[in-house]
Amino acid sequence: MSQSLRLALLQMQIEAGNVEANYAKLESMLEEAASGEKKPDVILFPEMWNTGYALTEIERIADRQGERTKALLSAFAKKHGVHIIGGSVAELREDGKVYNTIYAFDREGKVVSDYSKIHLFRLMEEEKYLAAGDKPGKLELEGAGAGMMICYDIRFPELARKLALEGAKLLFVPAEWPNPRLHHWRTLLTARAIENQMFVVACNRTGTSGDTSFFGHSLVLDPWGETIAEAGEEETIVYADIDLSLVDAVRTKIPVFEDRRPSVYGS
Ligand SMILES: O=C(O)CCC(=O)C(=O)O
Repeated sequence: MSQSLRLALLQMQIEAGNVEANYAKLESMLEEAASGEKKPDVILFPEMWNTGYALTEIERIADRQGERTKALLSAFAKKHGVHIIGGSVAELREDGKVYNTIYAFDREGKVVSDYSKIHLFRLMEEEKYLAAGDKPGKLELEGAGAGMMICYDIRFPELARKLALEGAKLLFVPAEWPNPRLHHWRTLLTARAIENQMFVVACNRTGTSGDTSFFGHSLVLDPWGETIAEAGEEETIVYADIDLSLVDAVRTKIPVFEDRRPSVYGS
């Protein structure tokens, strides 16, 4: 039985530190995605879309308890009857720390899951300004298991494997993945799709921030690792139709999960 979903990935430019511009940009791209002819079932956007990597001022500009983000995205999801994997936002919690957090909403606008980035990227000094999450990101989407990881997390295959073992058939990945590592981006995402035999839906930002430029190339991969959709470098909305029943077909044809030998190499 087919289980079709139409995805929309908002590959947006983000202005570091300009929170108002980023909310305005997101709202206009959301409206465009939901009001066009290709009505999506799920919308995903990039990592830290509310603030960008304005890390030195992150405590001041992060969303307090995610209130503004949750109000906006919940109302939007409900109005348009669409699932939202809310990219990620800089979120200031009551413990005074800033987390890099995804909120996921169902078609009624309810927050059904959240995930805070586990692996902080030291090359961009994230560990100096952000606190790390400590639980994997999981949700149910139209009856299917799904996982969430953020950007640098995709370098850790054990996390994607854990999500797959716990039922994920698709993996959502918001990112701010910069030049020059397009080869790593494509290769790591493709490996996560092939080894776990699941869909990988990855939304990167585009544009520049100081000296850093971002290449976009948001990507939707099927459980064979084949590309269903891939953006260029421009700001755009990427649409992709997927059929989740392909996951079971691939796992039956090459039964990787039955052939695993965790007694030899651990989980
Ligand atoms: O791992 C990489 O090369 C990029 C990761 C990154 O930019 C991030 O996690 O923000």
